[in-house]
Amino acid sequence: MTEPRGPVDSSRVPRFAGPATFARLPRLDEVGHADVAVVGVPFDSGVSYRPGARFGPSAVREASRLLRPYHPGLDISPFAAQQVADGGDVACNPFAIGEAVETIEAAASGLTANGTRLVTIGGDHTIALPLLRAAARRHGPVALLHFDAHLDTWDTYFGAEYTHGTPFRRAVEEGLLDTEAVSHVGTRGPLYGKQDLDEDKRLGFGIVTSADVMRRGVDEVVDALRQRIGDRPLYVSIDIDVLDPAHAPGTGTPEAGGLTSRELLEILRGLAGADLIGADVVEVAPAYDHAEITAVAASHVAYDLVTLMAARPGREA
Ligand SMILES: N=C(N)NCCCC(=O)O
Ligand SMILES: [Zn+2]
Ligand SMILES: [Zn+2]
Repeated sequence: MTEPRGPVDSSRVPRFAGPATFARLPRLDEVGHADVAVVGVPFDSGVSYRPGARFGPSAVREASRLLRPYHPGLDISPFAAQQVADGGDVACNPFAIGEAVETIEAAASGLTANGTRLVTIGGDHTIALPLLRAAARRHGPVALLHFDAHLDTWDTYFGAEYTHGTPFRRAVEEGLLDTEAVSHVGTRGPLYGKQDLDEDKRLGFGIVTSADVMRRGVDEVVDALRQRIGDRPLYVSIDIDVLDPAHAPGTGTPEAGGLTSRELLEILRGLAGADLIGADVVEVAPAYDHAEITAVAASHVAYDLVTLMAARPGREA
């Protein structure tokens, strides 16, 4: 096997120079095959409040210029352990949500056909549904860890089935998830009614609220989550609004009382060894960001996801 091609050397070419691929990695078409591809989905036609997550992928790539190749927390050099590449953006129709959902599913299926694992940068949370469809087609029903202020298991908005508030209800209905192992982490904030929680529970979800993370602490939360996941194939979906607006102001539906970026990163690191088959980071809306706070957080979260994939190579690698 040839050595993986890593990022541009920032001691030779300043990190603020040149095109912003994720972490200054090569493009997928430059390396041919990747074990892990970071892919953008600039789609935000499913939002219920502030738009703008269509600019998330480019903002996260820009903010990722400062990432370095060694992860001390996990003692891994993720770009040396495996070939990681930037897979570019999925071009989807901003005027037709159903068509966009099909385009995203087809793109994800194509990109993963030879065993490549995806870390997808959104885009709004609508995109998790087609990504899960592609994942379940390869792996069967998957375990899900869903980091979010919101449940995203609502039924419809204005009669629409495909929105950023409904992907996980659709995913359960379609049999994409192993409902013995689906959890929300970081939920908080007002709901439409108590029935939101009842219906979510009926769908099979467990909940670790934002307040639970604060009260129980990261280690206990990680233990509980890992027990529920077991050795199932795991998909991790991270809505950046799981972070407190102080840590992620640049998002479409902010809720007070969220996780710190430190708590989120530590929970992710606690997942090392899990069979992570795919992941997304969604809902970064740069127009509401300040000083790249949100985009930097999202770039580090994506880096940790790539590193978790290096910590346990894919079954098909
Ligand atoms: N940010 C996501 N994914 N969903 C939020 C939906 C909340 C609402 O419109 O009531
Ligand atoms: Zn959310
Ligand atoms: Zn969400």
